[in-house]
Amino acid sequence: MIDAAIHVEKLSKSFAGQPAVDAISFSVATGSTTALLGGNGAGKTTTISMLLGLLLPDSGTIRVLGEDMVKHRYRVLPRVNFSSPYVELPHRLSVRENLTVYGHLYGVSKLKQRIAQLAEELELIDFLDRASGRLSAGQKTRVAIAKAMLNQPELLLLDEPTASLDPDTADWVRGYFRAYQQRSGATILLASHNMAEVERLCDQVVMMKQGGIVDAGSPAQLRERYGRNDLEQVFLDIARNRRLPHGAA
Ligand SMILES: Nc1ncnc2c1ncn2[C@@H]1O[C@H](COP(=O)(O)OP(=O)(O)OP(=O)(O)O)[C@@H](O)[C@H]1O
Repeated sequence: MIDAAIHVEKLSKSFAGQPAVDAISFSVATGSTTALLGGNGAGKTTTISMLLGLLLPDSGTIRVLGEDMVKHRYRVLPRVNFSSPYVELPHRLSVRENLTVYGHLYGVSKLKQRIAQLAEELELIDFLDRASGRLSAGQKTRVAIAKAMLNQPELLLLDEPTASLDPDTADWVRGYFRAYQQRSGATILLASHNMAEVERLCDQVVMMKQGGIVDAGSPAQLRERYGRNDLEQVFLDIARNRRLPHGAA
């Protein structure tokens, strides 16, 4: 795929001889939203870490936004960002201080205005000057999203973007990502265990199991292939080897 935002071929990574990601190949079209799905230990975080250049692959190629990630990581990183509720921001710094530090790291121009804009968009104004360690889980998630949006990324990698959010806030955050994508043309790759969220947000789903890709397609294609009404059932079928996709050997 020539205009893919992400193109991965035969990508592998082992830890102590145990394959965590095993020769996977996939592409993510520019401007699309793709979900990486799979049970615990399937290899999603390892894949995302390699896409971000945090882990070096043992073999295979990764092109991100047209660049070879292993050779030209520093050309790519200013155009990418990442959010995970599992990565904590420094606790003692206030929200504003954290966003300022990251903004400087990313080389964001007119940083004060950008922080004010994100504080307004993500409803952070009431706790901008509070220590980041004193926020609720949901507030931390919104701050992590603000951090990820500072450089207006062309590619956004999201690990469990709505974990710990109440249903109303989670819905609002999904709408926020959708609106950002529509106005910027950004590409989103997310790992999620929330199948309703994936159905709502994603054009493509890549199903991982034990380090490999076991199936891929749009949510509608996967539902049809497995004869199911929702993606949760498809996920369970794959996880439990309950049935092969229609037409598979
Ligand atoms: N730093 C590491 N050292 C050793 N093994 C690792 C390391 N990171 C991941 N693994 C192993 O690699 C495999 C894939 O892990 P990974 O974190 O990529 O899975 P995941 O799909 O993100 O799972 P989860 O949904 O639980 O977050 C697992 O067996 C895990 O134990």
